Amino acid sequence: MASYVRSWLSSQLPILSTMETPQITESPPIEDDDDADTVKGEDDDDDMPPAFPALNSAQRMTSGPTVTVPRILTDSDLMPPPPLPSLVSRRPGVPSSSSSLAVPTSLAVPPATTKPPKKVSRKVALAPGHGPLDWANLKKSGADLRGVDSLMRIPMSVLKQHNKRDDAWSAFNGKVYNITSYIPYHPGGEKELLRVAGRDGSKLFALTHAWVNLDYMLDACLVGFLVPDS
Ligand code: HEM
Repeated sequence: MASYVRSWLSSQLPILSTMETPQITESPPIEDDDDADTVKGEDDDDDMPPAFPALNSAQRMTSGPTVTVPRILTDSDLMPPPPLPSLVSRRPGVPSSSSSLAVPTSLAVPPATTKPPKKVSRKVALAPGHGPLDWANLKKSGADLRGVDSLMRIPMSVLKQHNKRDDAWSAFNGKVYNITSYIPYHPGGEKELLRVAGRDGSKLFALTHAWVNLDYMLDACLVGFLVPDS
């Protein structure tokens, strides 16, 4: 493409070099004729258009007398291309750190891990109708989930008696909840939750999932507050 343009420009050079600035000839001054009705040139058949740009225009003042033709650069005038990299020393794969082509450590792709994730979910498949939303709906339904008329002061000896699947109380951070109705809704499974039935489950809960908002999830199951045995 470049060579084509170059050869075309070369072919135009003779034409361009022969071009000269058009000679501007001043039209003869208009004679002040006494006869105002006479139209100048009516009889002369003078169809010459007026000079453009005007003879005294700034454009004429600034334009040079000759047309400058840009010089066509030959291949030897141009900057030479960079040398080709030696293909002999090239190896497939990631360049080594000693190579100048090595990717900086900060930009390198982190190494892929083949180790399985350490933490495996211990969540269980809940029975149909026992998902988190079902539990939220049960709480809202107004069903009695406490099993007691009013909040009580509960000593440890009393808490211990409620350790069955169908009557399970558990203490978390000083609050005692009747967890019986929550058991089938627990994502970690019934077995895990029953470990804290009749006991203080604060430590086990914190170790398993401290991020779970227990107070909100079990607010409808609160039965009282843990007090020391008298
Ligand atoms: C009554 C109090 C408890 C509530 C309200 C509760 C609530 C939950 C919730 C919401 C999850 C799902 C967490 C998630 O999606 O990341 C869960 C998972 C679990 N819970 Fe509980 N939990 C309670 C007590 C316990 C206790 C005392 C234990 C252990 C003895 C336990 C063991 C587990 C386990 C093992 C999981 C599965 C964690 C996993 O994803 O691997 N939970 N629990």
